[in-house]
Amino acid sequence: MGEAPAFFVDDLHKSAINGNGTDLKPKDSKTSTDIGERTYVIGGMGDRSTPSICVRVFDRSTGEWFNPAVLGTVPLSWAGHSAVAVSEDRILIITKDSIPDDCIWFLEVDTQFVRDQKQNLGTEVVAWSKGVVGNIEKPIVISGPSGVGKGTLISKLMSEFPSMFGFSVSHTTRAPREKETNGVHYHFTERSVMEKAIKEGMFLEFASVHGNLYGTSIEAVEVVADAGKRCILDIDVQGARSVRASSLEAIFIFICPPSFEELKKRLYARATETEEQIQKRLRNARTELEQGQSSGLFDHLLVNDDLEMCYKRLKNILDLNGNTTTTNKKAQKTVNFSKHRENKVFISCGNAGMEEASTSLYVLDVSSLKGGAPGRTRGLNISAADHIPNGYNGIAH
Ligand SMILES: Nc1nc2c(ncn2[C@@H]2O[C@H](COP(=O)(O)OP(=O)(O)O)[C@@H](O)[C@H]2O)c(=O)[nH]1
Ligand SMILES: Nc1ncnc2c1ncn2[C@@H]1O[C@H](COP(=O)(O)OP(=O)(O)O)[C@@H](O)[C@H]1O
Repeated sequence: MGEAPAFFVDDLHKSAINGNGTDLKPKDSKTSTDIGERTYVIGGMGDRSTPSICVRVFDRSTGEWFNPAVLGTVPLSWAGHSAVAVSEDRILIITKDSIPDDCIWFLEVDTQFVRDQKQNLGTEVVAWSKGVVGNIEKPIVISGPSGVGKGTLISKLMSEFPSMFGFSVSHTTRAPREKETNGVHYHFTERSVMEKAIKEGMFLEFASVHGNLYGTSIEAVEVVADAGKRCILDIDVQGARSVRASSLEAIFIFICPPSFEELKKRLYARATETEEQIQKRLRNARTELEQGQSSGLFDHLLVNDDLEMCYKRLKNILDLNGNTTTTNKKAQKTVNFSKHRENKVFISCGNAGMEEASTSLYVLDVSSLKGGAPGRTRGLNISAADHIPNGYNGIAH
């Protein structure tokens, strides 16, 4: 403890393009990047056949090293990397020898998610997030009391538009119902397993609902997005609040029953719960209805009286009847040019393994980044560049 990082100067050579970045041969295996008073040392561990990446931090104000909790999806294949700070809160990492789809990563060191997790876990935290080119359509969060018809509406949407929507399969500790399939309706999970996964930062949100634990894993949402589909989340009001506070931009829809009596009737008619469980769900429904209707959390409230009418209104909200659009596609075109310029990172890519070694130059625009840990960082914009203007960030790959 307290020892200065000895390998800074000798072992690391600075990026050829700009003093801020560091570039290493795979065997050197470590980079160091300064942000504020802290130096983030990112490097390899494990044996040669299964190298993995780890993070240590040197705090120059205290002269101490620490090992932060590392959350998020860690880069899988790792054979060296380059690193550059792109803002006060994140470091861009380009892994070497990876396929193009898997080479851009961010280590978040002071984003909102990292700050929240620091508080939750009571420890120092950093979080990985994979960079993905392009954006996704905003996921749709659907909440409402038990028995209101969320599942019925979602099933209708998924069967009418199978290639457009994908369901975020939650984890839950509750027992499966007769017609439910593991991995399709829920991932039915032991409480201890789920609690461990939550601690490891695998969940976007989780909540205790009707006495059981429910949660949306990061992967549940990302596999849908990776398949090019728009994600639908069926989660309770607490979960909706957590998603609102997260980096995931979504549309929030609350479904109300036409009356409390009708809700009760539907729950009894569904006949999937015991009398005691129905009573508990009805008690909780009163609070959920109050919160859902008054919190300002939801963008849309829909009363599910006549099913077909409600379904039609849901499709209107989602622009599936050719009406108002609520997707995020339109906003992306507004770019502030000067900010745009400041947020360019030049990447020099060498193809040493080819017959004739060559270097290509790319420019990565980080001004339009969206999302981030605990999910993916989206909106990367990469294009070929022919020269590097003075004063830009650079990174060699
Ligand atoms: N926060 C959160 N709530 C969830 C999740 N999955 C399901 N829920 C909610 O948990 C509650 C109970 O769900 P379930 O046991 O399937 O019963 P149902 O609502 O009567 O069909 C509902 O309000 C769901 O919206 C999740 O991943 N996170
Ligand atoms: N508009 C509606 N009118 C009458 N019954 C409905 C309506 N919507 C759903 N239902 C029925 O109510 C019950 C609860 O619906 P479900 O989709 O399981 O609710 P949730 O997923 O919100 O718990 C089901 O038996 C379903 O067929």
